[in-house]
Amino acid sequence: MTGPKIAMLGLGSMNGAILTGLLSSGVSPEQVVATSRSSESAQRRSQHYGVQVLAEENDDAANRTAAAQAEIVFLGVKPYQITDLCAGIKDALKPGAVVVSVAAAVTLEMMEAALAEGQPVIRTMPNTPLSVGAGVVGLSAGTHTSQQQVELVAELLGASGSVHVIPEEQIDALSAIAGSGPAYAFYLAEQMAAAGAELGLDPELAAGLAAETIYGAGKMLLENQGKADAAQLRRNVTSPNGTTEQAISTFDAADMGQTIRAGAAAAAARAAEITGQLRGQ
Ligand SMILES: NC(=O)c1ccc[n+]([C@@H]2O[C@H](COP(=O)([O-])OP(=O)(O)OC[C@H]3O[C@@H](n4cnc5c(N)ncnc54)[C@H](O)[C@@H]3O)[C@@H](O)[C@H]2O)c1
Ligand code: PRO
Repeated sequence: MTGPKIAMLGLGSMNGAILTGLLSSGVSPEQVVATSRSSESAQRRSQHYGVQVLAEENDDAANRTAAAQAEIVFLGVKPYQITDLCAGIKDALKPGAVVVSVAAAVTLEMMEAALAEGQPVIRTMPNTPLSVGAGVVGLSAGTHTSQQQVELVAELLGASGSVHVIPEEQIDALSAIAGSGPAYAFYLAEQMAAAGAELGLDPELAAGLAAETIYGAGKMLLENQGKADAAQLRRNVTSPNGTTEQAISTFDAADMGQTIRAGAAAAAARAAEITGQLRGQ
């Protein structure tokens, strides 16, 4: 085993996507110990990822046992479970281990208060495309986290996507665009596939066309950065008096742009609301 030992507490969708990215970027399975709630899911995930997965159902101390071994501890449970998990592993953690939360809405202050004084903490907002090497991560460091620890975590996650170190006040906004954003793109893909099927295409072909088109458009957006923005690339597809113009006019008439902005604003507002609830407000 080379590299730091990594614990992944709560191996669900998000920690699973991070783990897939880590393993494909060269982290060895021996470096990782994970936990899950049920023994059935622990067994299934252990087989899937090829890492050790301890089940909390079998052993109350599973999270503590995993955390005690690690230099980096990812917390991948639901927001309302994070501070209880912090309190549960508090005495087991190595003093220099860095605790990395992936949870929406849970602040650095909340985690620091639930952990031992001086424990390094990082709050992230990742997205699931980390699993295919094309993720986005927002990252904010806590009071006791060294620059070296920020760089270590950023380097690990950066092997499967882009990492943006931002002030914590901006995490909800980043979450509304990049954390939730894959769901917006999948929603668009669902509607494009349904439209293709309604227009007479085989549904499987229509779904494939939607996926390939969104992938191609995303690749063009990235490869044209600094040269042509999204609006320009859209105009390049939209011939005057042509077919695309009819589609875009229909979207504009329904104020789809405003709907998308309102959706993202609602996601950010919900994060702030959960933070308030967790503070007991
Ligand atoms: N899914 C996403 O796209 C996404 C993106 C960014 C952030 N997040 C954040 O990730 C966190 C997890 O979300 P998710 O979508 O992966 O949910 P999930 O339900 O898929 O994963 C949570 C996992 O934690 C396990 N778990 C629950 N209690 C446990 C315990 N006490 N000990 C060990 N494991 C336990 C569950 O069995 C489950 O596998 C949330 O806080 C969410 O805000 C999710
Ligand atoms: N998924 C989590 C949620 O929906 C956080 C961002 C993406 O709450």
